[in-house]
Amino acid sequence: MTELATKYNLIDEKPPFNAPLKAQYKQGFGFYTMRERLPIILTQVIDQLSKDKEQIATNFGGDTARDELKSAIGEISKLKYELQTDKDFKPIRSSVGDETLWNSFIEGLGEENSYYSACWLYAETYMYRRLNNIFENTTTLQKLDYFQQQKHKALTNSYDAMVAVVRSINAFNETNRSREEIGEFFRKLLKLNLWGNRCDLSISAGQDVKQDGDPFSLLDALDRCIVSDQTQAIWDCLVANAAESGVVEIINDNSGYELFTDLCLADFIIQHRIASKVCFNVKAIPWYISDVTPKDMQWTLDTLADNATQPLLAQFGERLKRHFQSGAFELRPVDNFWTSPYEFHRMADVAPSLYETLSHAALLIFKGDLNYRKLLGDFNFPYTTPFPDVLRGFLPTNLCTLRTVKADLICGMPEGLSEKLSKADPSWMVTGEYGVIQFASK
Ligand SMILES: O=P(O)(O)OC[C@H]1O[C@](O)(CO)[C@@H](O)[C@@H]1O
Repeated sequence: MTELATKYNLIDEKPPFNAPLKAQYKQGFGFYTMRERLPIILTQVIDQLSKDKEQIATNFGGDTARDELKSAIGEISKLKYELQTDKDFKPIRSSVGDETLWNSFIEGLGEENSYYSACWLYAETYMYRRLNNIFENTTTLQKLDYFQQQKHKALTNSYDAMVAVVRSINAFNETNRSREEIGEFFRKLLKLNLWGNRCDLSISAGQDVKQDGDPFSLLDALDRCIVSDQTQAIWDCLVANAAESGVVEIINDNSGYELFTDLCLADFIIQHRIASKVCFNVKAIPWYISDVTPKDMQWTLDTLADNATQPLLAQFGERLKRHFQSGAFELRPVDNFWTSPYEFHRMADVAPSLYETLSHAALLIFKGDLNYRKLLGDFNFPYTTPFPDVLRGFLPTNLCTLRTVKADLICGMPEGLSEKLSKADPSWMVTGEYGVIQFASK
């Protein structure tokens, strides 16, 4: 460790406030991620691909696919070595369309262009981009999703909980409801959606995740874990802005149970005319293990709708498909900005047309920890800094975030609370036990 410390300029301290997070700070979660979690994730990809080699060869083009898979596995090992030895970032060599964006970003990093010296967000994001770049440069494996099996299990492992959720939603929908009742149920669904973000495969380094029990019945007990809660403001915003012809844009995070909760929220918004349309923004490539791609969305809808053993899920899946057919739901064309390293406050300059599209919505819902890190730009603001202040001008329209706390940065906390939580559990910011629901109005 001493050799590592001198070689990579490690600093045996917590990441300082008012500076970007970096893996260089040994007492930060960025260091642990770079040192432990990411190498494990890459090793698991190698193991899975080696195990599935024959199946992949059969599905993707026989001998050529087998040979390309073998060299891809070698490339992943090299990537792991580069990560573990803090090598400088290399350019992305691709022709999928985002290489110029990426390479000008890397050039702009100057000296701080390696895994431990760069901002943690840049380094972790770069690793996932390089991983997919390996497959883009093959002739047969460009469409291979090396995280697919884990994502599928994250849905199929949670059927019991999903049935319980659909049962409660259907029971609510059966009776005529007042606006107050609808508002109250909507706020519950927001919280259900927040806790769905606990089921993230990258925090568990790819180990299976699932939701058990009846998630609605757990909500009240979990309220004490929401350390900043602006649920009411989100409802008020929708009532004031969305009903007539308003659009809600969900910036999705994980597949599996979390995506199911996104779809529940979106379905409720349409069923009760809270807004007239819900759009989904997903990732162009396999990302942070469990993030939704267009293929995952389609697979989720089909898997729900074709479920022969759970009629409630099948009916729900059919209903979701009808929302897509009627135009009440829309899957946005994938935008490479979501898999770029850029913080959101740079979106207006770097991806002006995406910014413009988002600005027409009544509300943006940013899901999960990575989106939260991008909202804050992986900058270690003092924890009581108000949420609107950390956005550095990024406010295309009203926006909110539903995030379980899985990284050592946060904002909008009441005075004294972080100190109290740290005393009880010094690692409270990286367990996913706590959550925030935060809102900023245009
Ligand atoms: O799926 P989510 O909620 O974005 O979580 C993934 C994030 O959480 C972490 O696992 C921990 O911060 C990061 O690696 C990543 O930013």
